[in-house]
Parts: sequence; C-alpha cells; structure tokens
Amino acid sequence: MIRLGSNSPTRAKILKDNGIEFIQNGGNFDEDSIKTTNPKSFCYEATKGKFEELYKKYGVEDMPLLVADSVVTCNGELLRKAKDLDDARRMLELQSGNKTSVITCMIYKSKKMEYIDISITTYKFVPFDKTHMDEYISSGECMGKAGAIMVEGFCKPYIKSVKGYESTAMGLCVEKLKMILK
Ligand SMILES: Nc1nc2c(ncn2[C@H]2C[C@H](O)[C@@H](COP(=O)(O)OP(=O)(O)OP(=O)(O)O)O2)c(=O)[nH]1
Repeated sequence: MIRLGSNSPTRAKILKDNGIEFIQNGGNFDEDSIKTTNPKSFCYEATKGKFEELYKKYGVEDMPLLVADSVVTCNGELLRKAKDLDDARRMLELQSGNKTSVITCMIYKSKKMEYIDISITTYKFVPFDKTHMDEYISSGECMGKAGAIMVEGFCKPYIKSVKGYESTAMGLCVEKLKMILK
C-alpha cells in the first residue's frame, strides 16, 4: 500500500489500472510560488514542494509516499494547467500541428529508499480539427490537465509520432514506478 500525495484523478486511475494499491491524500502546495520558468526546473521544484509538504504531514513510517508533477513545454514555453477556457484554447492552438513535450517528475520515498525521476514524452501532432477542438474545450475536459491536453483522449487521433511512455504524458511514469515497487 502506498500514499498517493496527489489530488489528481488521472494519477489515481493510473495506479488503479496498474493494480497498485494506494490511498490518496492531496496537498496544497502553491505552484505559483515557484520563480523559474524553465519547464524541467519548474516541474522538479513543484514536485519537491509537494513532497516536502506531505512528508512533513504524513512521514513514511506507515507507508511510502509518492508525489508527482507534470508540465508541458511547446516552442520553449512552459504550459501548466489552463487558467480558463480561453487559456486552454491558446495552449491547444499552440500545440496543434506542433511538437510538444510532457515532463513528469516523480518522488517516491519509503523507509528503505528515496527515488526521484524526471521523464519526458514528446509528441508530434498533426493539426487539430477545429470543430473537435471547440467541442473538447466547451466540454471542460481540457481543464485540470497540464497544457490542456489529453493524450489518451482528445489528442489521440492527431498523434503523428511519440517518443516516451504514455503514462509519463498522463502524469505518472508507471513503468518506472512498477520497477521500484518490485
Ligand atoms: N487524463 C489526462 N490527464 C493529464 C494528461 N496530462 C496531464 N494530465 C493531468 C495529470 C495531473 O492531474 C495534471 C497536471 O497537473 P499537476 O501535476 O499540477 O497535478 P494536479 O494539480 O492535478 O494534482 P497534484 O498536484 O498531484 O495534487 O494534468 C493527459 O494527457 N491525460
């Protein structure tokens, strides 16, 4: 049993779909406190901030703690979760027909070990269909997701090429997590 230190329904689904038993306790780390705009540094600092908050609160005596953060970078820009639907549209238009990378950092700590990983999955998308994109935006599914994208959902038909794990792009590199849980 592990503690998923996250509010993310996607991360919970990834663990559940992979048969990893967990309880979920999200934190309140303020990512706006992070100064850097370098995507990889931002992602690491966000993960570290989330970890420190939840490690102080729960420790790892009763079970290991897992936290993660994901950001998207496209044309060198750091894309976090969209602030509103207009912001989501801007992010999607930027990534349509473009190359985009999802960076996910993960910190896992048990009584025996601490593991930190930063993984990247890079996509090349063909242009998004405008009507489909409008429907996706008005559905609100684009909210609460780094870069407003859903690689297993809206983006799937537009993937021209991919390098890296889909789980990394969804918010938790479960292939690596399973290796350390063995
Ligand atoms: N379903 C889906 N979710 C995605 C995808 N890419 C990113 N996400 C989600 C995973 C995370 O919930 C969210 C990224 O935001 P954060 O890393 O800040 O996590 P969040 O604030 O949701 O929860 P947490 O900080 O862990 O409490 O976006 C995707 O392609 N599909």
